[in-house]
Amino acid sequence: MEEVIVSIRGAEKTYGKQIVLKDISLDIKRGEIFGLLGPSGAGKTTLVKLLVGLDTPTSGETYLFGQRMPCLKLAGRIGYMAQSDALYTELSSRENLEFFASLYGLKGGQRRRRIEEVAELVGLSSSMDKIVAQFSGGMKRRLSLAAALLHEPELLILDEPTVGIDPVLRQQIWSAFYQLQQQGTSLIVTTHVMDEAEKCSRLALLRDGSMIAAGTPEELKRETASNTMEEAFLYYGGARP
Ligand SMILES: Nc1ncnc2c1ncn2[C@@H]1O[C@H](COP(=O)(O)OP(=O)(O)OP(=O)(O)O)[C@@H](O)[C@H]1O
Repeated sequence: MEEVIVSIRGAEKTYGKQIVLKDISLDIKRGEIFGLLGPSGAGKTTLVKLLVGLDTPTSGETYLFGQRMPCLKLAGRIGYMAQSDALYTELSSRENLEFFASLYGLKGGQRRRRIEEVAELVGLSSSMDKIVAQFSGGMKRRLSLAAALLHEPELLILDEPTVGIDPVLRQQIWSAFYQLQQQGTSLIVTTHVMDEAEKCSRLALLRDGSMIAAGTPEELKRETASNTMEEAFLYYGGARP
């Protein structure tokens, strides 16, 4: 049986009077690229923060690797990339990666090897000595991704990893995701782009804090007799993302 590594049970989140997540229940299995698809404000970031342990649900529970979140000791098994880049722009990309590698406790040859490997994976090997302030938005996103990969996490949680990235680079980043998946990494990716949703193993559609549907892209299209994910999303009552 496939191993469930993420389990969300009746999670609700409210900020003041606003209900931001409503009764979300979801299982994610090892080796999946799981997509969270929904328009701006649907609650994707909030859900991701609960999963990473950066926030707690108002009610309900989230479990990672069978442990109830938040759980500090799981941090080393997760790679998290937030929606906005947290990089030192006055430093080079190599210096940034060295800094994050030191936070993860990587040392000496292992640190150097991992920095080279992640730079290669995101296609930044030739820009390692460039100052990040001179990077394009896409390069910064890729450097953030590289930083999240340094400690070889089992689960990568990526909040809008390809926002502001042109289609060619987006392809490159998705190749990196597939490569990671083949190496046994599980991924959770938020997006509001339909063509990315098509690339996920399974996905959940979110709207106004509710999960309106979940399944493989094929299942969601078949159930709604749609040709495209966009049609399927509209069928389930999602606003056009
Ligand atoms: N700390 C907070 N305090 C109050 N309201 C919040 C807070 N964080 C999020 N919200 C609200 O929760 C709702 C969902 O926000 P969230 O960032 O999860 O959406 P999202 O689907 O990730 O959107 P986007 O694609 O624009 O990032 C929004 O209405 C937002 O204003």
